[in-house]
Amino acid sequence: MASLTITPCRPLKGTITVPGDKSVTHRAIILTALAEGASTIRDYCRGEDCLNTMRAFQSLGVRIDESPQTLHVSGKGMWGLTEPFGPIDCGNSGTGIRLMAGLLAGQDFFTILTGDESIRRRPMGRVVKPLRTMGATIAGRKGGELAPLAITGTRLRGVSYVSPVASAQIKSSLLFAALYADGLTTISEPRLSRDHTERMFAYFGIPFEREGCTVKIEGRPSVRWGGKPVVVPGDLSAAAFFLVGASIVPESDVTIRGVGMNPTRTGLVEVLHRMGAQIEVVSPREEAGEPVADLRVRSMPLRGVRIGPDQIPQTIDEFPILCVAAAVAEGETVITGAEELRVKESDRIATMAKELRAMGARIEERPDGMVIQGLGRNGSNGALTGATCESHGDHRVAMSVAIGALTAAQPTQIVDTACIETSFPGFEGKLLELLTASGNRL
Ligand SMILES: O=C(O)C1=C[C@@H](OP(=O)(O)O)[C@@H](O)[C@H](O)C1
Ligand SMILES: C=C(OP(=O)(O)O)C(=O)O
Repeated sequence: MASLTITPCRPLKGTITVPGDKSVTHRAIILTALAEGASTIRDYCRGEDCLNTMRAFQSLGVRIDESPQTLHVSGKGMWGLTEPFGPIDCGNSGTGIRLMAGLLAGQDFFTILTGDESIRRRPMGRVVKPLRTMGATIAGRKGGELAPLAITGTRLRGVSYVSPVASAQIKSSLLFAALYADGLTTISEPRLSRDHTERMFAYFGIPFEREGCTVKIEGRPSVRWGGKPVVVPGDLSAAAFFLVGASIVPESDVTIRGVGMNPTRTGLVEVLHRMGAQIEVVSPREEAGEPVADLRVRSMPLRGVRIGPDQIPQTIDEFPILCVAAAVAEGETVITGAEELRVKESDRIATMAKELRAMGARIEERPDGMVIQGLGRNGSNGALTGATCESHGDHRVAMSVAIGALTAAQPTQIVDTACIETSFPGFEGKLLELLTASGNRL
């Protein structure tokens, strides 16, 4: 089993890029596959989640040629997908399976969507139920609550759906179904979740309306969209590990080039600023409808903060690494309204509390978040204690523990780290690059 050993070392120095944004890559593959003609997707995420979505579309009859930097997609148009020969394996990807469930519900063929052990434990009812109100025929374990999902494509009808959860996966699943439905679909959510689907619809010229947390889309649009070049911004959720790492390891100075700064994703930068971090946003620009900037981060002692329900959606994937920042900060951090963390690749409240406690952190679990009593050792040697930790098969837990381990006085071994490939192939190499720039080793 793959493992990673982190030998306490410091500081982090240098300039790096991070993999392309995972959320944007999923959507780029879907929309270029449905476009009429050829597209390129440059700087895409080569994490396993996105490669599984790429393979899914290949099995749906779309030609996609890959090179390390660019995907060349020969789009087949909105009605050009064909029935796959076997089940589609979405691997570890909640985004992949939920977005594809919506898209495939309105096709005129049958598909089975499945994934790894973690994906088969995650809730699918949140998309299956509203899709059924649109007329979708979806069967699954526990009445459709759990994958595998068997989808018999049918003609859908538009609905008005008020989601109880702020979730871009629910919203996007319904948006893809709505494209194939008769009439108007209206989707409302309690808070604005990431809006990459809407931005990419706009980029490809697919009409929809948005007002606050409500999106409206008329199905079966008469417009046909052609292929386009898409440039994927660097993933802020991957940059997050180095933003926190460089903040908490003394004398660090790191620049990360070309990071996506979509305001529905930048909660971590705002929270770190409130904690006292020194992060400069340099050269803001836009690529394929997404804001992008370079981020320079220098170490700074952090203090605890309160993070409430309003900040959860735009920070959702960054809680594991935020727990690390809070664990070494001065004072208390209180996170509330974050119960969604319990249904990610692992129960991230439980797994982060367990692993960071093993490293000496003081964390109290709550049903919807946690209270972290910072060790107040940010900026000094040996904040956390080296330990043997587990990833729980969760890429973000594995990388967060690795960053926390940089502040420990002893080496830390993280067991079962193959999952890092899910979103961040080359993570270890990037970390090493920043450490060797200052004469350190892993
Ligand atoms: O739509 C997306 O690309 C994503 C949405 C989020 O999930 P939810 O929509 O379930 O919150 C996030 O956690 C996930 O990593 C990616
Ligand atoms: C939750 C995540 O992804 P997904 O839901 O797509 O598996 C993540 O990457 O942190």
